[in-house]
Amino acid sequence: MSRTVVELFYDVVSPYSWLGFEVLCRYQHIWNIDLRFRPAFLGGIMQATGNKPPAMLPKRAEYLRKDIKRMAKYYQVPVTVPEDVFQRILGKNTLGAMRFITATDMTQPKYLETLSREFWLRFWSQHEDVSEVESILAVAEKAGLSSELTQKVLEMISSPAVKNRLKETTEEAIKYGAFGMPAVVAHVNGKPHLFFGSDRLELLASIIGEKWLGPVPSVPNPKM
Ligand SMILES: N[C@@H](CCC(=O)N[C@@H](CS)C(=O)NCC(=O)O)C(=O)O
Repeated sequence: MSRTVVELFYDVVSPYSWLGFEVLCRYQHIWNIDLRFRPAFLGGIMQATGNKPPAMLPKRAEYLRKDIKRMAKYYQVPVTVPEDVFQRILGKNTLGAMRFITATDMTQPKYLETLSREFWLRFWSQHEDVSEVESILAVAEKAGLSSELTQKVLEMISSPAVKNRLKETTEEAIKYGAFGMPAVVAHVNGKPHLFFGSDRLELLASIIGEKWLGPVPSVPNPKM
């Protein structure tokens, strides 16, 4: 049976995208899916759809802090939430990081998974900057990119090819109906199905005819 294509549109500014990313990374070895990472720009999606970061509503910000903390524990992803988290995020821009990830995808896609995870670890676990060049270099090194590759990718990030690719991916997510992230698109019988949120993967499983084994599935033992 051919594998179901599942696209994950994400931005490393989004903690919920990290949760969804890790769960799908686990399931890509269990479900009959072809998981495709689609680095995109959340700021562009917000702007195009007229949406706003949910934490701009103070009561929701208060809730989100607790929600992310509980989800991190339940999903076993080391997202941690500092007190000033949303002021910090609202003033930060991940465009450079997302261009770096995009350029890596265009050059050496095998690093995409590790590189994205390292950006999230730095931003959402260690609460360190990801917008300065030195920060991006530190992340690239952690992800195992050679200094030659890092240099090459850095030189690419201001090129029209990379800017356009990130823009096109963002537009594609919007075309599927995305208004936030993570945006997960499953292609079933030639039809795209959009899911919003790391908390909709159980529903995704049901639509693609796979079994949901919770956010931390153990790989089934083939001998049993
Ligand atoms: N319930 C969702 C929440 C996802 C979420 O709030 N994502 C943020 C970015 S981190 C977003 O894009 N929100 C847009 C919105 O809520 O309209 C989940 O568990 O993943």
